[in-house]
Amino acid sequence: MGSAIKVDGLSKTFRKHRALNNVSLTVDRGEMVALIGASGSGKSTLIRLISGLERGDKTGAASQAGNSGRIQVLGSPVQDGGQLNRSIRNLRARIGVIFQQFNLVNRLSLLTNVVLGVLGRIPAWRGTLGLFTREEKMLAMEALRRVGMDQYAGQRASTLSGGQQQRAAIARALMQGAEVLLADEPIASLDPESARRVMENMARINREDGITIVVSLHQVAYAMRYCPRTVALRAGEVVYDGPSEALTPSFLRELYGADSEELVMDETLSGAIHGVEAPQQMPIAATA
Ligand SMILES: Nc1ncnc2c1ncn2[C@@H]1O[C@H](COP(=O)(O)OP(=O)(O)OP(=O)(O)O)[C@@H](O)[C@H]1O
Repeated sequence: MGSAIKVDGLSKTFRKHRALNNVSLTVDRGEMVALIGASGSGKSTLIRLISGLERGDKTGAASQAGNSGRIQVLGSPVQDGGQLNRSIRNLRARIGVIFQQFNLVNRLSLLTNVVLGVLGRIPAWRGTLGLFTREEKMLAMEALRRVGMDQYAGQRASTLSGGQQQRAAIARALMQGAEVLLADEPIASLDPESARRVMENMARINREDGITIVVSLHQVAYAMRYCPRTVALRAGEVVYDGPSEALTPSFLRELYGADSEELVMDETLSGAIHGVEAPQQMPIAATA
C-alpha cells in the first residue's frame, strides 16, 4: 500500500541553531502517530516541513552521508535537499493541516469555513466568488455533523470556543478530502474535556475514513490514550519511535531528564482524559 509519509535524513537550521538533525521517519497509511517532545524540541518545525510550508536545509555533495533531506507524502515528493517540489500544490490538496489556533476565518460562518475546504478541488474563479454548489454545502454540513458541530453551522467562527473551532477545522479537513492530517498541538490551549473531544474526533476519522494522522502533543497521556505509536523528539533528534504504551514516567525521565515533567500530566488531568463519557440520557430508573 506504500507509506503515507517518508522523511529521510532531514535537517533544519535556523541561523546557527539546528532545530532538526538528520530526522528519518516512516508513517504507514492509516496510522495515527503522536509526536511528542518538550518545548523547542522541533515538533512544529517537522510538521511545517512535512506539509511543505517550509524548506529543509540544502543538501549537496559536501553534506554528511545519509542527510538527503527528502520528504515524500503519499508517494509524491514534497521536498528534496531543501528544494520544494514544483507540483506541491496538487499534493497539498491531499494534506490537511491543523494548527494550535487561528484555523478558521473569524467573520465567516462555520459552514462557510468548512466548505472552503473544497477550494483545492474546484476552479479558482468559483472559490473567489464564493460560489459553492448545493451539494458542496451539504457535504460541509455532513462533515460538521460528523464532528458534532452541525447545530452551529450558521454561527460566526469567532463566537465558538477553542475546542469547537478545532472540531470545525477537522470537519474542513474532511471536506477537503485530506488523506493525511498533520495537526500541530491542536489541543495545547484547550481544557481537558474539550481536548478529549478533539482527540476523539481525530481518532474517529482515522478509524472510519483511514486518514493518516500525525499529531504533535505536549502531554504524553493523550498520546498514550489515542495514538498507538509515538515518535519522541529531543533537541531535534528522534530519541524514541515505538508503542506509546512504553512511555511510562520513568522511561520519559530516561529520555528527557528533568524536562520530562513538562510532558507528564498531573492526576486530575489524566482523570479527565480517561473519564467515563457523560450519559446521553438519564437512566430510566432515575426519570421514572
Ligand atoms: N522561524 C524560526 N526562526 C528561528 N528559530 C526558530 C524558528 N522556528 C523555530 N525555531 C527554533 O527551532 C527550535 C524548534 O522549534 P519548534 O517550534 O519546532 O519546537 P516545538 O517542539 O514545536 O516547540 P513548542 O512546543 O514550543 O512549539 C526551537 O529552538 C526554536 O526556537
